[in-house]
Amino acid sequence: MLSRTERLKRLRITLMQGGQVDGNLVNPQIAESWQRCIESGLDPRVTPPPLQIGMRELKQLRERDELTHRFAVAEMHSLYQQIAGSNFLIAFGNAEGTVLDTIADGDFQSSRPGRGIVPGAVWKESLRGTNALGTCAAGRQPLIVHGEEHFFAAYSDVSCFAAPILHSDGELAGVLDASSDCSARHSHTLALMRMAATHIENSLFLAQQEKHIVVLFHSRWELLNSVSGGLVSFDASGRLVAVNKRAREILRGISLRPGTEFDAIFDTPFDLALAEMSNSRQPTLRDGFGSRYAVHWRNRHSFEKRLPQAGKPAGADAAVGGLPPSAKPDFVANDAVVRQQLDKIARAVRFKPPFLIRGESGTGKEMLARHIHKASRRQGSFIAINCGALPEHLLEAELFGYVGGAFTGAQRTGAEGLAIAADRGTLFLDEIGDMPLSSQVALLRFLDSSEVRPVGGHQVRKVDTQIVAATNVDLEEAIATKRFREDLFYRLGVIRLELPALRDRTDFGAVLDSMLAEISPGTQIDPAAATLMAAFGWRGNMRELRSALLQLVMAAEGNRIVPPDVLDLLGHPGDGDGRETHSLRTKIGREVTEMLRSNGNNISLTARTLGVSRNTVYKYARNF
Ligand SMILES: Nc1ncnc2c1ncn2[C@@H]1O[C@H](COP(=O)(O)OP(=O)(O)OP(=O)(O)O)[C@@H](O)[C@H]1O
Repeated sequence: MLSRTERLKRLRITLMQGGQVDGNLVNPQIAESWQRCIESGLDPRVTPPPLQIGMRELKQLRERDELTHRFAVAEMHSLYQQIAGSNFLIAFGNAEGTVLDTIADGDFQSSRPGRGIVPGAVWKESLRGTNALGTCAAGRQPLIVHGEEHFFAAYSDVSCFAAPILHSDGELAGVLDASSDCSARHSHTLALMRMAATHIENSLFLAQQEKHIVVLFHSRWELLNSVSGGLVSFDASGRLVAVNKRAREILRGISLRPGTEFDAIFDTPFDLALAEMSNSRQPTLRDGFGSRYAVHWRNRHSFEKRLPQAGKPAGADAAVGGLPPSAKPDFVANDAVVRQQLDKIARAVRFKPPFLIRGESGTGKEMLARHIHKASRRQGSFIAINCGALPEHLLEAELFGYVGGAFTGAQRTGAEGLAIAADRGTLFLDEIGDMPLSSQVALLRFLDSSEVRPVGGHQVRKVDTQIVAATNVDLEEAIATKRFREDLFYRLGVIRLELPALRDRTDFGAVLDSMLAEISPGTQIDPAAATLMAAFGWRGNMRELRSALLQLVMAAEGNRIVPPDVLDLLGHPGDGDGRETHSLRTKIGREVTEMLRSNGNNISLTARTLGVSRNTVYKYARNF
């Protein structure tokens, strides 16, 4: 077995005789470099004379790379402290392999090879053959060039260690090199160079991203400020601007294209993360795969204006208003429970899990399903199907399509199902709790395979569909009574969302205002009338409220809904329709007695003002 020196000697002789580089004789990085040298027309028998640029040109090059040069010099001084006494010369070279600065320790600087590594010396690989500085600049990889590995035998008495300094976009900013006598064998020197180069890269990143919000993250608190921390920067609207090398390694598998939204990388909407950062002493973030990181945020000034302003109530509006545009709902969502559901959607949607929405009839389940479709930014359509409205064979035909003549009454040509229409879009399975059992089996098969097989057919087609199901049925009870398959429940309910009943929502006033503005933009509602309405039971939820408002708008005189209109429509206590709640009775009672008091206990006047009968006023006057 040949020693390394003998292998290199043999290879050099082959090259001198015009032969080819044998990659088996030498480390691949060196073999590639020697090959490039041959292709550049270098002759291993003719060592080129040293190349040196003038002072003026050197000054210009330093000015051109001013930022990198500044950070490199600072790092070289810190490296010098670490390797003092070990006879090394540290050089910073630009992307073209020209030395811009050096710092030396011991005798090496005054030795013959040391004298060749000075500011202005050109070590470009295509001119000076394989050398750490020039070859690192050519290949953008850290490398060691020991003695005879230099293309020209004249440099066989030097060993050099070089690491590239890269901008966040992968462009080469410069090279850090340590050279010494070839007898020096320092196993840690390359690691030291790489760390120093990463320090420079991070300093460059922070300087170049000073107008952006920078997130520094690491899985361990104590290493947050070390070179192994990841750096990502975002613009003020939460779109990705730049990523450092380490962040790319840590977040491997997550798309990091410029413009990617914050919440497509981390599992929290941008504004919520900013709010947490300002409220928490040790903020953390999870990435899309669930890994948690300690986080440090830089450049506060860029985003302070985005945080909820003082005086504005914390919560609802602030959080929803701060969601990225795609995650903002088109409906009122100031209630804390509704907001939680929106946050869940914002966090989960990019993973395409099936969503199961539960809530009483009319609570806005379909609206929420449409919101999921919008937040998913899918290109295809939103397709809704009512799973409780059709007998099983028609439901399956509707969902998966059918081939011609599959059943009586089927079109001769067959038809494509809604699952195909929802390809690349969203399939909304409404009233899933009422789906016939046999169709549940077919649905389960579809969910497991994403394959659509038309009724009566054999050919399957794969689709990419976001599934959202909704129901007002108590599914646990349906499972217990064998009306709903338990496996389907778990398959559909990967992300479970609950919509509160309207009577339990804390944002009734906002819902009322927005609905009224939509139905009749010019109509106002008296605050006392709105208070009366808020106390109503609303068994039919949003749908019932909408229909009540429509009737109130039509009944209102002078474009203003007043308490009597509400009392008339929603019924008087004791009328026996049993719709109003206890709290409604209390509120109406309070309204009537207050009016009575302000009218000097004049029952007729109060009855006239409120538009109710004298009897009603008597009843309230007695009870309150
Ligand atoms: N937050 C909201 N603000 C205003 N209107 C709303 C809101 N949520 C729902 N609505 C309206 O209420 C009505 C019922 O909504 P939707 O059909 O989404 O409810 P649902 O829960 O799916 O009903 P069902 O259970 O009967 O299928 C629709 O007219 C919708 O526009």
